[in-house]
Amino acid sequence: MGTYSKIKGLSDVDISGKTVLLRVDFNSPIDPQAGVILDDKRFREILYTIKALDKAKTVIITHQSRPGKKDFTSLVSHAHRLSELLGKEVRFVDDIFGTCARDAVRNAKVGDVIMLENVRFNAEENLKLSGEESAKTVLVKNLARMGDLFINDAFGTAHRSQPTIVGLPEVLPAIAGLLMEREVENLSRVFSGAPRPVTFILGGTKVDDSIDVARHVLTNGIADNVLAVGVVANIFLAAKGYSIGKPSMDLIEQLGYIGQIEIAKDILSRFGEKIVVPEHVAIKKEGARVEMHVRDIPSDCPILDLGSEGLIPCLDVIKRSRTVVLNGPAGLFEESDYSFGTYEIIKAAAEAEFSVVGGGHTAAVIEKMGYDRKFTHISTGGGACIEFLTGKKLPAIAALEKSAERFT
Ligand SMILES: Nc1ncnc2c1ncn2[C@@H]1O[C@H](COP(=O)(O)OP(=O)(O)O)[C@@H](O)[C@H]1O
Ligand SMILES: O=C(OP(=O)(O)O)[C@H](O)COP(=O)(O)O
Repeated sequence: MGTYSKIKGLSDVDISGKTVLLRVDFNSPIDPQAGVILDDKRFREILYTIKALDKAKTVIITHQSRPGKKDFTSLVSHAHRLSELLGKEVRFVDDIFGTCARDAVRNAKVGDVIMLENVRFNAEENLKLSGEESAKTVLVKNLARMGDLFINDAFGTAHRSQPTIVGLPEVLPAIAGLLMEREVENLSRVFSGAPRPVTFILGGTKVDDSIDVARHVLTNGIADNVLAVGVVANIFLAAKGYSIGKPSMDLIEQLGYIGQIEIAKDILSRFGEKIVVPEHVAIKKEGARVEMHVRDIPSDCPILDLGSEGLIPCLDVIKRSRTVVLNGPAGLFEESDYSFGTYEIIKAAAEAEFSVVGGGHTAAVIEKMGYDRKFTHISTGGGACIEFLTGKKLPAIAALEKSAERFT
């Protein structure tokens, strides 16, 4: 696995006849009342791994949402959806490591697929613990007894230092699944080996993460350009001294990102010529889309998209790039009046020789447009993808490396 060669994968082990604990991330948009999964991308992406385990007994460990949230549900519909996609039975067990779960695993035959209940129903899974601490949890000790091998294919959860992610590799031989390998390989290529020039397009609302990515990739020479769109652009416009209007400032305040304006000023002062911030924007005025230069916007109108002239410098930098990393939409695309920038940026980014996408909203728009096959890699990770791109070693990856050393 390139720079992560210390991690083992499916090609390094013989899984025949083994009971495999497979951690995946099936956390998905769901209608909790109707029990309907609204987007099954994370299921589709895991099918290769499950199919590759047909000579093993597969026990799936996964989660949906977190305690306190409306969509923190049982995984009955997740098992159904997986079963439909796999074209074979997936046995759902409404238990994590009690008698029911243990019996189901003990009675499983080679080729069987079992899905355990939402692992976050167990309070320990919601703790942030080190690998050593996790190994001592009742959860990890009991799960480990049920399997011979741990496979982590939960890239979307790779940034969480939680018991099943970092504890199971402490106590069982652990390898990466096929999705984890693909994510790490493609995202690592952004750091080394990506054809230059490299442009990061940072949009959406996760401003603190995006600013962190911008700082990392510019400071370390990973990106040649950063293009700011969405709410990230509004921060840079404010940092440039423009009055972006009260509604856009209020949103920044609500999201807790006022402090990011100063950080953006610092980044601009160091890398100004490498950062593209479109200044021609679309605002909502009396309920309608109106385009203008940011210096002219009325104080009571929100900036909700790129303006058509604002698209020109964006296309200019994207067309010059051989690698594009796209994370976050360029506007309030959910409203058709403000989807223009997001759609046009996606169309242009899809033309790059090497193109990587992160973020659930961005990936969903791309799928809706039917553009998913035009991109080199669409990550299943939101937070995990962003953290990877900030250059941090993800806890799941560190745990797999450690396990590979320990269980040679
Ligand atoms: N200028 C804007 N004003 C308000 N919301 C915006 C703006 N630009 C983008 N957004 C919103 O950003 C949201 C997605 O942001 P984010 O969660 O960061 O994306 P992703 O899931 O792709 O990482 C969308 O709901 C979109 O409407
Ligand atoms: O969907 C996830 O993260 P994401 O929304 O950042 O992609 C993962 O399942 C992690 O979930 P968490 O943010 O509740 O730990």
